[in-house]
Amino acid sequence: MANYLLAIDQGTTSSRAIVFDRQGRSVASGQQEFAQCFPADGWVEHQPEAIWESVLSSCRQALENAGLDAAQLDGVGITNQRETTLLWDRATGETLYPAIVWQDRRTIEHCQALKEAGHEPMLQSRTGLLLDPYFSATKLAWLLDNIEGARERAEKGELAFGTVDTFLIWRLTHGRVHATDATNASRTALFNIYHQDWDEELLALFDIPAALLPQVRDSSDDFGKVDAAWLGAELPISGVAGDQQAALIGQACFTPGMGKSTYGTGCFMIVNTGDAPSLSRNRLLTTVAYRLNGRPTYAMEGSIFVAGATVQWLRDGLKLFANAAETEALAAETRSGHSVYLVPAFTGLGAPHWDPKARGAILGLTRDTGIAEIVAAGLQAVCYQTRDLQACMNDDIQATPGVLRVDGGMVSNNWLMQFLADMLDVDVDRPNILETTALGAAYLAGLRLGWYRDLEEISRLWQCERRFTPQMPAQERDALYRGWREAVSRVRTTP
Ligand SMILES: Nc1ncnc2c1ncn2[C@@H]1O[C@H](COP(=O)(O)OP(=O)(O)O)[C@@H](O)[C@H]1O
Ligand SMILES: O=P(O)(O)OC[C@H](O)CO
Repeated sequence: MANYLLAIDQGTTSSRAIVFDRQGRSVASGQQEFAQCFPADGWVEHQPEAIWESVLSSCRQALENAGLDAAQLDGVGITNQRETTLLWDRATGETLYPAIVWQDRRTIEHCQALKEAGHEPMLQSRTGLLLDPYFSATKLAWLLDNIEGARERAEKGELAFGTVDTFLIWRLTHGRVHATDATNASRTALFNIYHQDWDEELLALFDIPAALLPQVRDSSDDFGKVDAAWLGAELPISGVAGDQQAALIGQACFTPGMGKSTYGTGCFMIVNTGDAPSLSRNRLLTTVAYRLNGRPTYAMEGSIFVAGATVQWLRDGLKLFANAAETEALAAETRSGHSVYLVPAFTGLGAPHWDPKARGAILGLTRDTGIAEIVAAGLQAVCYQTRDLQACMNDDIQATPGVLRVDGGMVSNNWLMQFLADMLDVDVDRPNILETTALGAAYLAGLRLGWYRDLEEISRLWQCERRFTPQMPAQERDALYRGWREAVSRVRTTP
């Protein structure tokens, strides 16, 4: 038995591949960015071939940097940007259209019409989700309605649908396996999270032929073998999960009430809720955290569409600084108690507002507002939004984490982490390994391959690098947060 696994992390802006050892240490990695396409207002697409090539080249890079041949690996785990929707020809493997990305808003009207027809409660009670363009169902319906002949060919069984995991599995196995895992399926709005199967009524609601759908497997399972043509040796694909669920696993949040928040381009807070799904009264999402040995574990999720993307906008749009890391020193320069709020509703507001038409704003400007205050407001917005989610989770499950585990590119910012601890009034733990998403995929593959006996063994590998403890007086915290809520109410288009 070898001592290494390859984890593929196919993200929204880049693909990464990391070689992990049995202790969950990253041995070497490869990464490749690819183009984002914005063909119309609110549309976001990826070229499927760009996704595929970036995955292959990052895997090859990782192996080369590790000085390993594929034959020296035990297997592969896959984690991926979720909801992003692809459609391809089963005979040729050619895609019929670019991937419609999770951020794409082209199906707002479709969602609105279904909402007005009263379908949201039924959808929520089966999928744990809401009627929003975010999820795959209306994206797939759009493809079937807008590509000539697609619906007819889909009905004849000639086409295959997949989220990015399924597309990669199909390609890596040369079309031998058409499968997804329960976490990815749970983001399509077509999957019944109680029955753990595709839901016929939902398929009828969105007019999706069942012949398109992949088989749903456990997150730690047999997903076929990577063909030797790709990496030089045949390798089993043994673990698959959507990237936010994979991060929950990489952060070893295995007991109810444990949670993590990932601060990358967007922010995703997920709390483990155990083996029974609880539905949110506050428009949060219920989702499959992982499914092992046929048994699903559920989670509650708050999704914020814009987190690090604000930092990118401040850097590239407003040109306030050259490097994201500079935001830490800039924010530290602000006078305390400044009252600038930046509401980053660039593409609408996600949880808990789900207001796709809201747009961003900077409020509370005074004559002495400078770059530092605007930058700080951009960082603080991420913390205020996390507090919005925390408040909803407290109400929904009375089990929000007493300690929040964090990861993602933004968490290297100490000022931000301190403000987060202050705003949430909980300890914020930053782990040693920040590549928790890829690590989660490696753990899932490792479980299947017998590297780990159980989740308990994996939890023992988690290590804290630094804990941020709340220091802000309660009165200051509450006053700041009141200001945020007021700012949000100014940009909302729905009550
Ligand atoms: N020191 C920092 N302070 C604040 N934001 C940062 C810092 N470093 C990186 N970022 C932001 O983090 C994001 C990158 O995080 P990453 O987890 O790589 O994102 P993704 O996986 O979504 O592409 C970018 O939006 C970047 O602007
Ligand atoms: O690729 P990321 O890290 O931006 O994650 C995207 C999420 O999976 C969308 O639901």
